[in-house]
Amino acid sequence: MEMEVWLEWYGRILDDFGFSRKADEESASYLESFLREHGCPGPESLTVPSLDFIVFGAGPSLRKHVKRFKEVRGNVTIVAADGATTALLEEGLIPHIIVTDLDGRMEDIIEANRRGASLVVHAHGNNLEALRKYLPRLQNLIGTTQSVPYGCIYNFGGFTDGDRAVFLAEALGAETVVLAGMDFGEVVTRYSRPDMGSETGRADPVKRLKLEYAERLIEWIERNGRIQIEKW
Ligand SMILES: Nc1ncnc2c1ncn2[C@@H]1O[C@H](COP(=O)(O)OP(=O)(O)OP(=O)(O)O)[C@@H](O)[C@H]1O
Ligand SMILES: Nc1nc2c(c(=O)[nH]1)N=C(CO)CN2
Ligand SMILES: [Mg+2]
Repeated sequence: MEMEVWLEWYGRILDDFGFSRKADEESASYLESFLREHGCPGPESLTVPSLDFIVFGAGPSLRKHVKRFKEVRGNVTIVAADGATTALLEEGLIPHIIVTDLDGRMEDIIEANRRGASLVVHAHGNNLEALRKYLPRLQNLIGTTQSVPYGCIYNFGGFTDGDRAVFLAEALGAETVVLAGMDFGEVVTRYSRPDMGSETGRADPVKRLKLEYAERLIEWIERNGRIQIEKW
């Protein structure tokens, strides 16, 4: 997605959610400085074994789709959106790439990272504390911002971890992208809300709006992007 087009979406997101651009940029600056001190890694450092991708989101169909994937497999680049990492680990799979703003089940994300998954860590106004806490425990990562990219942080387009994973796939040259566990709608799972206590629950109004944006951004890339999207 061209930066001017993304920045129009971003302006609407700031208005709709009441997020602070300044806070987003402070967080991005923290991540940028960290990465600058650690070799300024770019997208070429990510593991991409195939131009056929699968993106796992944390919706209610996630477990079923992880099991379905295990039956077909093949040579595919596996991308987990944040909390979806846990469901892959539960089935003995390590994603090649995890797209995260560091609010999934962090012990699982750290474990997958230790076992070879590369991370695409997103900075925004509500995760500066998580960046401070977890960056020292992570390796093999690149950084993203939802504001204007510069220096060692990138912006491939997209908002939530799931739709950003699809924009990342396009930027990495993907030809096909399967969407798994990407239900959107009004139901969240324990993968998305690690502290929820039950398997599923109703999304709160903010989460519902995030999922609406995620769905609309994926519709946008289906219409305007190069990748072929298959929805499971
Ligand atoms: N029903 C759903 N519930 C949760 N996530 C979903 C759902 N459908 C699709 N997804 C995708 O799965 C991704 C991973 O979920 P997760 O809740 O861990 O992400 P998130 O972007 O950090 O959201 P939040 O900001 O609410 O924590 C989401 O970003 C979203 O794009
Ligand atoms: N400022 C801010 N930005 C975000 C947030 C969030 O909660 N606050 N959540 C996101 C993932 O869904 C993506 N971007
Ligand atoms: Mg997240």
